[in-house]
Amino acid sequence: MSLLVKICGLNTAEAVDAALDAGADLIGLVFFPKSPRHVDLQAARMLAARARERAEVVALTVDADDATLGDIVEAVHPDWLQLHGRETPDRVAAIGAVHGIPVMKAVGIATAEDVAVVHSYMVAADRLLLDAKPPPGGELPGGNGLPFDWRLVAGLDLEKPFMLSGGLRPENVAEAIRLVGTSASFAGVDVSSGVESAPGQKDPERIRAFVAAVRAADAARGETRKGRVA
Ligand SMILES: O=C(O)c1ccccc1NCC(=O)[C@H](O)[C@H](O)COP(=O)(O)O
Repeated sequence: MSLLVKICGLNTAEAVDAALDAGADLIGLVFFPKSPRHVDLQAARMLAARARERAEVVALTVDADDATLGDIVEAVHPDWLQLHGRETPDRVAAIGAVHGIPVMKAVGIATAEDVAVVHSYMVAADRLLLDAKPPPGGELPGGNGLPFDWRLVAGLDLEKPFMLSGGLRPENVAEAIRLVGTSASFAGVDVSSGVESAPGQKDPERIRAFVAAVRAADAARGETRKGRVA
């Protein structure tokens, strides 16, 4: 299975088109008013319609209540809900049950203890997003352009698929993929700041370069996997 590429924080039609044309598998829409990538329901509906049939649409929220999630689901019809706050495993399970949409839970990783936390979401979440933790006092729970030590999740094999995120860029994503490795549950990579020219402004050239770098690194990873089987 090829690694998936998610381009997150798309807020214009041009940015969505750039991600789709580059071959992104998922696009992320951020519903968090403090973010430079925040989209309102009207803009999100338009952007999601543009992506439909070409990529999966991920609606990202932070500790949203059911009414807010319901409004997003009704207006945008996302394929995924990404939960990027302090949602507990019970809350993640309840959101999945109430809204009937697969849920991707983001978990911030800075230490081996954080990797242990990931296991507590294995029943409730459909997919995990392993991201860097925000800087102390930071306003945004994600989208900070900061990597974590990828060696903490090298070779990680989970019962649910996981995506890698945090500070990825066209220049470093191949190294991240090489380090995290060939585990079957490593499903893809996610990027936001690393394909921007300024906070909230996606750069089509960097989006293309990112997707191309992932595809090349994934092909090399496929060769490594074959070599291990042979
Ligand atoms: O991107 C945001 O502004 C954002 C705001 C609030 C919560 C999460 C947010 N982004 C989460 C993402 O999915 C990012 O793609 C992920 O954290 C990686 O970001 P980056 O390190 O900037 O590539």
